[in-house]
Formats: sequence, structure tokens, C-alpha cells
Amino acid sequence: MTTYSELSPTPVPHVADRLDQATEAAAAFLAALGVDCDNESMARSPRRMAQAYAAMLSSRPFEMTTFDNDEGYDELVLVRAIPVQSVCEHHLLPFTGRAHIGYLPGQRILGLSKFARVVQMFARRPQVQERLTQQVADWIDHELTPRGVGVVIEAEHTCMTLRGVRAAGTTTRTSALRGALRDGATRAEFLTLLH
Ligand SMILES: Nc1nc2c(ncn2[C@@H]2O[C@H](COP(=O)(O)OP(=O)(O)OP(=O)(O)O)[C@@H](O)[C@H]2O)c(=O)[nH]1
Ligand SMILES: [Zn+2]
Repeated sequence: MTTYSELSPTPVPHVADRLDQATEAAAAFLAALGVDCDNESMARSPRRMAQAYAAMLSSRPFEMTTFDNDEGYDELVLVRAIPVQSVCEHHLLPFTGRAHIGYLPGQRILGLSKFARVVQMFARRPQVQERLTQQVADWIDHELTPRGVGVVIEAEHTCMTLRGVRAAGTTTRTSALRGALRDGATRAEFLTLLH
């Protein structure tokens, strides 16, 4: 089994095991900002905040399931609209969107749910969208050795839409193409099928 800790320089391990400490820190953080939690409806808010960040930052390893490509399927497999929920590493604010992953199978095919799992594994840590996109592509390339793989992510960064420049509605698209998907016709087929 491949564990996420072997795959990224920036995982956040065991966040869920440190909820009490995180709750205290959240209470102190809110107090420092002048947010009064000393009332019935907000008394548990530091805990909720700690739990929310723990959920957004807790990456889980998972068991890879691959199958022999018995039938010799050699066309593009495209898994579209995988939800992306991550946290930008600069402001620790969420960015959310969709990932589309295509690959050209070699000897093995990957269980379809694993495409969403690999996105989650790399998304639930402080990230930049470019790195997330590349990590997903490189992981599939490394673990499955397909003939080619492509990952496109389109996401909205709340640090850009809700604060700072407040450019509401802006989305960012990133892509990482490996192997045969870098080549003209296959690349064009992949990018066209996304629409
Ligand atoms: N390339 C890239 N930039 C990101 C991503 N997420 C957030 N950012 C940007 O990271 C930058 C951080 O820049 P700073 O200038 O240090 O932060 P800031 O002063 O809060 O900047 P503003 O957001 O412009 O107010 C901002 O421009 C963000 O929009 C990402 O996934 N990829
Ligand atoms: Zn940010």
C-alpha cells in the first residue's frame, strides 16, 4: 500500500488526533480577533472550527485497486467532474472545484473510485493548485504506468474571491499531461472531450 506520507513534502498527519489542542488555539485566535464566543450559540465554535480544519487537512492513505487490462482496452478513459476541496497554503482558505482525469491504459486499469481518492489524498493538505494537479498526474503515472495521463483542475480560490482582490466568479484552470497525452492528437482528444 502506498501511503500519502511517502508522496508529498507537505502532508499534515494526525490532525484529527490533536483536536483539543487545536480547539484551544482556535479559541485564542478568535479571542485575539475580538470575536466573543462566550455565548450559547458560539460556545462550541472553536471546537467546530478545529474540526472543520481537521477535516479539510486530514489526508487519508488508501489501498490501490488495479485490474489486469484483459481486454486490451486502449482508448482514453475519462473520469470527469471529481470534486476538489482543498486549502490554499497562503491564506489557509478553501479552494473548491472539479478535476477531470484521463488516461490511456497500459497493462493495468485502475478502479474508478480511486481517481476521486487520489484527488482527495493530495487535496487535503495546504496546497497550491499547480502542485495538486501535478501530484495527481505523477501519482497515477508512477502507480499505474499508463501510456499517458492527463489531469485538468478548475477551481475557485476563496482567498481571491471573498477577500483581498475580491474577484468574485474567477476560476483557475491548471493541467498536467504525461506520456502519450502530451502528443498532438491524443492531447487534443483529451482536451476536447472535457467540454
Ligand atoms: N499560483 C497560485 N497562487 C495562489 C494559489 N492560491 C492562492 N494563490 C495566491 O497566492 C498569493 C499570495 O500572495 P501574497 O501577496 O503574499 O498574499 P496577499 O498579500 O494576501 O495577496 P492578495 O491575495 O493579493 O491580497 C496570492 O496572489 C493568491 O492569490 C494557487 O493555488 N496557485
Ligand atoms: Zn490563498
